[in-house]
Amino acid sequence: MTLAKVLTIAGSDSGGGAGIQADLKTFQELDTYGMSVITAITAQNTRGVQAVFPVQLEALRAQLESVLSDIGAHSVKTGMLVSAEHIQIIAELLSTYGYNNLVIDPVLGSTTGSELTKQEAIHELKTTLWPMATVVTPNLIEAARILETAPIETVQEMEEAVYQLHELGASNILLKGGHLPGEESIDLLYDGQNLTHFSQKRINQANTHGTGCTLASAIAAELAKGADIIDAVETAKAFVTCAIKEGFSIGNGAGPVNHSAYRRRS
Ligand SMILES: Nc1ncnc2c1ncn2[C@@H]1O[C@H](COP(=O)(O)OP(=O)(O)O)[C@@H](O)[C@H]1O
Ligand SMILES: Cc1ncc(COP(=O)(O)OP(=O)(O)O)c(N)n1
Repeated sequence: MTLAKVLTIAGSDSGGGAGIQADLKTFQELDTYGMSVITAITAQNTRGVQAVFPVQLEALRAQLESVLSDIGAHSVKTGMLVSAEHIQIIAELLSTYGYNNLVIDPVLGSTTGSELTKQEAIHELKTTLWPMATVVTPNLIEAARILETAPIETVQEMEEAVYQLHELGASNILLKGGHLPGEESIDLLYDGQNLTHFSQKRINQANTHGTGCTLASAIAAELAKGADIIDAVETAKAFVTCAIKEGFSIGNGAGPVNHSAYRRRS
């Protein structure tokens, strides 16, 4: 038996709820073979991010070369990218070795407010990596920062934002509405022609650490298995919805989503 290969390029979350750890759990749950290139080590728990240690550029390059020169990937997913220099190396090596599907979760900070990708790296992200993407999955805070606009506070403003984000060159934008108050959690997918609404009744859950990483990784896994973008997002939404429903409390702050919930769905 052979498995579709999926690579995450992201930061390590010592608490296990987000970053590399969430990505690999998601890949495994969706029957794909997960690989990881680590951009930074974070000391992190349910209360927040206590420290960030970016990996040296040489270490990033070596990891990428090892994986891409030998194993390759059906999908690549990126998360925390740290700096403009890290982004340049990732773009260079993906271009050199080639890639199939690229899912960019433009992680700029944690929900607890820590910076995970430097402000000055946003320009590099937008100009170098973004146009290479099959899909980019910003949340509302990331979208406003990338577009340098006021906070996005309505579904109509989400629609305007998704059109503008698409102009940066990715094939698809999935704008996530998890941070918009309301009965429904609404995400918008735009492919340059069609706008698709993914609406899910909001789950009353405090333990949602890792939702964004999990959603993007599930999309990458489904694309790697050959799904089209709409089907990949549909499955990823089902996966993250199950995971949020079974989010659980560990430690003293916001706990993680449960990556094994989808396999137990009825
Ligand atoms: N309380 C919730 N109930 C249902 N879906 C949610 C909830 N919170 C987030 N989501 C979904 O989880 C995914 C991640 O969204 P979001 O929280 O906006 O991103 P991030 O984790 O990057 O901040 C989206 O598909 C969003 O609709
Ligand atoms: C190492 C690392 N990467 C990404 C995140 C952000 O996780 P995400 O799932 O986007 O969102 P929150 O859990 O912060 O809501 C992180 N915290 N650490």
